[in-house]
Amino acid sequence: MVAAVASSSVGDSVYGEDDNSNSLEKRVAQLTGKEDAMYVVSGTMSNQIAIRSHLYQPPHSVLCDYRSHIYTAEAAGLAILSQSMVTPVHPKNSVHLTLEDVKRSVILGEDVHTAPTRVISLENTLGGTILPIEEIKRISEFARSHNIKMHLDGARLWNASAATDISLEEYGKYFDTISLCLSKGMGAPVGSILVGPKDLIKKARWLRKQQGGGIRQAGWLTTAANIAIDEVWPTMKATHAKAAKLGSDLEAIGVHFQLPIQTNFLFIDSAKSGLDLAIFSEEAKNAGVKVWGERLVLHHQTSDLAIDNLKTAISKALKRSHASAETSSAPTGAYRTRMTDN
Ligand SMILES: Cc1ncc(COP(=O)(O)O)c(C=O)c1O
Ligand SMILES: C[C@H](O)[C@H](N)C(=O)O
Repeated sequence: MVAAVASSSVGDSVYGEDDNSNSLEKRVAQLTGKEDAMYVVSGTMSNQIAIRSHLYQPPHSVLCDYRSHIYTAEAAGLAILSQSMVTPVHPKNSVHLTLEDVKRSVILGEDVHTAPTRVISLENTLGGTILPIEEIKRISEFARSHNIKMHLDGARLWNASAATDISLEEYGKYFDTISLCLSKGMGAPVGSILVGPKDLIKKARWLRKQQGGGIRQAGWLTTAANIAIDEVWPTMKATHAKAAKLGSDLEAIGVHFQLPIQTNFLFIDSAKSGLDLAIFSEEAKNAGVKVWGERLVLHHQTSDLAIDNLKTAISKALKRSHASAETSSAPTGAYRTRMTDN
């Protein structure tokens, strides 16, 4: 990736003159079956511009899962940039939203007391769990029958596709816009890509420039992103298998999890496991493993040694936690490190 960057195109991508950037955008638009695409420096910018591009005159609202990144970790962007209310929905099954959850909370009609739902924003994967395509289809059909736009925060949609063998194009059928991260588990140093209809992406480019997101020589970044799609995406199945194996090994020593392990995330249930997170964090540090509260994330460069060190750290932490009186509460962190209410 680094070597390839050295021979990147150096056109001005604000004026659409950078070959590498244009080819990345064209490629991801084709992969998702959308008319156009726009490279942006972050998933937050991608989500916020997507939703702002869908919205016009307030009062309006966005319906999403209460754990969604757009609601919990984008610094109130929906309220500030889109003047939008949010309807955060708690899935009854504690894992993923269903059409019944949506119908329970969606705001329809023109009652002057309300902020009608104009966008339903889903997240796949969310906390590493996969949103079932059947549910996506049901929610999308409902949304479209009520002229509500569908956005997908697909920061980790690459993982969902790798785990289900469902193509990005198939997922794309049910959304008006999708934001996909090229950083994170895809391993590119920077960036995300927003896909959608031509006219919406044209508006999105305008908002990107307005927010100072226009990038001059973006070729270096988009070359790395293209390589991430070529070389890292195909490794995700192996990473998921490592996460599943780690999960069963940890269950064997008494660790419980908040959510099913379906891709590269493991969310420990520290209370149920009797794991003191302060002790765990200390043991993980001693073992040279980076963890964040109850959340464990694997990627294509997570070595077997790192996994062994993590298991040693958890085993030691469990023993010390069970021996000590109090267990500390889970750290709150910027993003929900607890994915369930209980
Ligand atoms: C689901 C999800 N969406 C969006 C984002 C935002 O991406 P970025 O950090 O690049 O702004 C993140 C985290 O980074 C995320 O986990
Ligand atoms: C929370 C932070 O923004 C990042 N999305 C993460 O999942 O770590």
